[in-house]
This record gives sequence, structure tokens and C-alpha cells, in this order.
Amino acid sequence: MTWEPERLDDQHHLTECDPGGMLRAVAGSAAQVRTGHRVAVESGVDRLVADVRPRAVVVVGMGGSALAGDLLAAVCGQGAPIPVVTVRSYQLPGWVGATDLVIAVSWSGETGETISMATEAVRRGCTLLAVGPAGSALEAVAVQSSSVYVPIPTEGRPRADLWLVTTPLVVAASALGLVRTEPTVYERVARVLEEVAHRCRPSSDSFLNPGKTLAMDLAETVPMIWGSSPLAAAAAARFAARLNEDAKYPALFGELPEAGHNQVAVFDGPLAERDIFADTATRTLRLVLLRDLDEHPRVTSAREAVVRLAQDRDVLVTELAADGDHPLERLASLIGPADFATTYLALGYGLDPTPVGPITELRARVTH
Ligand SMILES: O=P(O)(O)OC[C@H]1O[C@](O)(CO)[C@@H](O)[C@@H]1O
Repeated sequence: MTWEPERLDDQHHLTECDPGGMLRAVAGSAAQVRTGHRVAVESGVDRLVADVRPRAVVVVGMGGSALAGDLLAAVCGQGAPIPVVTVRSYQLPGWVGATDLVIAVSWSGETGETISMATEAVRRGCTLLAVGPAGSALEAVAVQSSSVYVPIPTEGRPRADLWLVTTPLVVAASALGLVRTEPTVYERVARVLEEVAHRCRPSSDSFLNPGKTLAMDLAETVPMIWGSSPLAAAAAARFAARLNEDAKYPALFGELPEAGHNQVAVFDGPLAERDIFADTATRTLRLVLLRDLDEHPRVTSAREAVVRLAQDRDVLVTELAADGDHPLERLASLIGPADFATTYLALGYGLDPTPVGPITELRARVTH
């Protein structure tokens, strides 16, 4: 498996090597925001939660669907008056009870862990809101308990439908007063994602295309991705997960200031050493900093110091800055280019970004 950057501008290769249409799926993110918003409103999510005053919002799901919970918490922010937590498990924590809102999210509607937690939520008398495809096991749990169900039109792969599963959660949080969403927000977020899709389109050459440029930065490196706020850290976690699944690539993720108390030590380790005289590229550490506009001032100083620390040691650094007024726009401005980059990284290695063999195999082994 070799990295060949010229593949990124070879249109024939980009089509042939991506039979599952991952680049096309990423380019469809804006449409997912619009659809997710529409189906949530049509399902009465905003009306349901407007009558509920929960003690906590507990999002239950796995993998890409659980990430929707992390993004929701990031959008609600640290000022949220009640906790917004994500649980990835078979069981709900003991403290979850009848006064809590449990939001079960599953792209397939069939994931064992999520069904188990949704069923448990009903048994404990929690208010349940569920998001998944029509005709699924999750829908059956929701229907049996007279809970609101948002039927999402899933397509392709779970990780490529992130905005479709996340947007209904934001609609719910907005109705609960946990996040400000003026009516134009969803359209503004869709526009951010459209603009990213245009700039990162396959026909745009590597030297102009932010998705391809970022993929070239990441190639032949071990990425350590840090966010400079909880919101940027949620984007960092998403970035790492897509590197794992699209490019079958290892990646560390973290958040400042915490990463400055542990991960930063890697700057003096074996993977940070670079042989600048080597004929071929050597595998080496790359720090990827996702900068938020809403940083704690002390974190801003830490971030600037970290860049200097890395440069002093010749550690490669890439910085991506969030943009936008609303937190959901800022998330889109970070996640959009990263989603393209991870897909291009796979394609530059000649890897089909869609299949995730070991995940499928593990799931089959556990099921049997
Ligand atoms: O969203 P679902 O269908 O519940 O799946 C959860 C996770 O499980 C997987 O299907 C893999 O096991 C992931 O791709 C997905 O993110």
C-alpha cells in the first residue's frame, strides 16, 4: 500500500477506487441537514420536547450515531442548564430515571446496544425520542411505548450520514431551550457544507483543494488531532474516527488544555523523530490543531505555546480554524473539510474508503 499523491487528481482513479460513492456521500452533507430538519419537524419533535422539562438529556447510540450525541453536547455548550451526555453501552447508568429524556439514535435501527438501552429507558419510565430508519427494531420500541420516532431516510454508510442523524437532535435541544436556533440556522449550516463541498470537489486540483491538501498533510504521518474547545474536540474525535474507517489509519485525538498534560509528551518520542535526509517519506508525528473561535483565553495561550513547542522540535503542524457564528456552523466548518480529507487520504493510498472489514467481521463474530 503506497501513498501516491497524483492519484488525487486522476479523475478515473477517484471514480474507480470509490465504488461505494463515499466522495459523493460527503458532498451530500448539506442535503442531510435540510432533510434531518424537515423530518424532525414533521415528526413533531419540537412540539414533544417543548412539553418536557428533563433533568438530563441522555443520548444513547454507538459509533457514528453516538457521535451525534457528542455534537449535540458541543452545540449546547458548557453553559447548558442541564447535562447532555452520551452513553455507548448496553446499559443505562443507574442515575437515569423517569425525569430524563433519552434520545436513542441508530442509523440502521438495529444495533443491539442501542435497542437494549432504548428498551431499558422505556422500562424506567424515561421520555424516549428515537431516530432511525422506518421499519426498524428501534421504531418498534418507540411505537410500542408511544414515543416520538423520527424516521430518517438513510443511505450509504452510517458515518456518511452524520448530519442526518445529528440535526433532529439539535431540533429537539432547540425546543428544550438548550441551544439558540433562529430559523435560518439550518440553512446557514447547509450553505457552509455546500461551500466546503464545492471547494473540495474531486475536479478541483490538489493545490487549490483544501480536502486534498489536508490529505497530503496527513499522508505518511501519525496524526494527533486536538481541539481547542469542547466543540473543536468533538470535531477532532469525528476526524479520528473517519481516519480509522475511511483510510484505515491510526489517529489520536484530544482537547486542550488536557492534551497538554499527557499527549504533548509524544513530541519527545520516537514517532516525532524525522529523518529529513531520507529518500522516501518516513512515518512521523503530525499535530493537527482544530481551532475554535470560542476558546478560553488560557487555552489560546496554551495552543500558541504548543505550536512553538512543536516547531522547536521539528514536529509537523497543521492548523484548521473554525468559522461561523452559530456552534453548528463552526462544527460544519471543521468537520466538512476533514470528511473530504479522510476520503482523499484513502484514495491516495489506493484504498476503497467505504468497506470497514474488521468492524463487520467483529460484529458478525460477536453476534454469533
Ligand atoms: O448507527 P447504527 O446503525 O446503530 O450503528 C452504530 C455503529 O455501528 C456500525 O454499524 C459498525 O458496527 C458503525 O458503522 C456505526 O457507526
